[in-house]
Amino acid sequence: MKLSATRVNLMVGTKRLLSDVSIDVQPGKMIALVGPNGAGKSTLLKVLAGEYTGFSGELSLNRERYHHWNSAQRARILGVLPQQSSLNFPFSVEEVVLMGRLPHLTSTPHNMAVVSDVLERVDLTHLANQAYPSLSGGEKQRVHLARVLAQVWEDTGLGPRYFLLDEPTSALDLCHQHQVLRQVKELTRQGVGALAVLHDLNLAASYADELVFMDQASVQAKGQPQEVLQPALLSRIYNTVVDVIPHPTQARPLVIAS
Ligand SMILES: Nc1ncnc2c1ncn2[C@@H]1O[C@H](COP(=O)(O)OP(=O)(O)OP(=O)(O)O)[C@@H](O)[C@H]1O
Repeated sequence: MKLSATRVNLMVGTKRLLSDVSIDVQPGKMIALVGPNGAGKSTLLKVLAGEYTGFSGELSLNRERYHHWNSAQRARILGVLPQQSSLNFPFSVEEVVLMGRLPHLTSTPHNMAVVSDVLERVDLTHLANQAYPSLSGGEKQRVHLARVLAQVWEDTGLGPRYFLLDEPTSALDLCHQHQVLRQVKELTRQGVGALAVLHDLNLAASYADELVFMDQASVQAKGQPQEVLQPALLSRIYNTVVDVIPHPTQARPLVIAS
């Protein structure tokens, strides 16, 4: 069981967006998808989310061809947080998160209990009744993450569940970056598979089981953080001098760019 893309190639017009890209998102594992701006990370995430047609290669979800699943079934096992979510209507925080429950035919009391649970996990309980448009940028980002958590909160009998998160921590302060990734990690311990696009390599090294490096539309390296976070690779990919030293207190590398 896994969510996987195999040898995916995607052209838009004359531009190659993905070149022979393969990735496996395994239940119980967290992958950080990293690499410079324009590398193709969001494009790969959109392919895995079913947003693109017209690519070559294979997509599969829990041992079935991806298109075996209808969109209602897929929505119960695959939660997607895009890089940007626009919403201007004055729904309350609670109502926005409740939208994550739409694919489920479960009772209102159960759905409200899930909403309450996820709001607590992203530290938004105190804002549950506030109008979404009046929130700060980081609060809005946490609302959308809570909505996606609510969407794939429980096992629905369709096999392992997956998260695809595009830069889930980009607007978050230091404390909430860690809080949010701890929640994602906690769900992977319960068997969910997660793929998160991250720019902060140290956050990625702290939480991810595997790093997948993309550059110029293709996968350049993949493996455990200590395997792939090598100064030569990073300096080449990011075109800047990068050092990697042992972290002073944790068993992981520390990346320092200059
Ligand atoms: N629909 C499209 N038509 C043409 N070019 C596109 C299209 N979508 C993406 N691109 C281009 O493909 C490249 C990869 O874009 P993508 O959004 O996947 O990058 P990314 O790795 O997520 O970057 P970032 O870290 O900046 O978010 C970029 O150069 C982008 O301009």
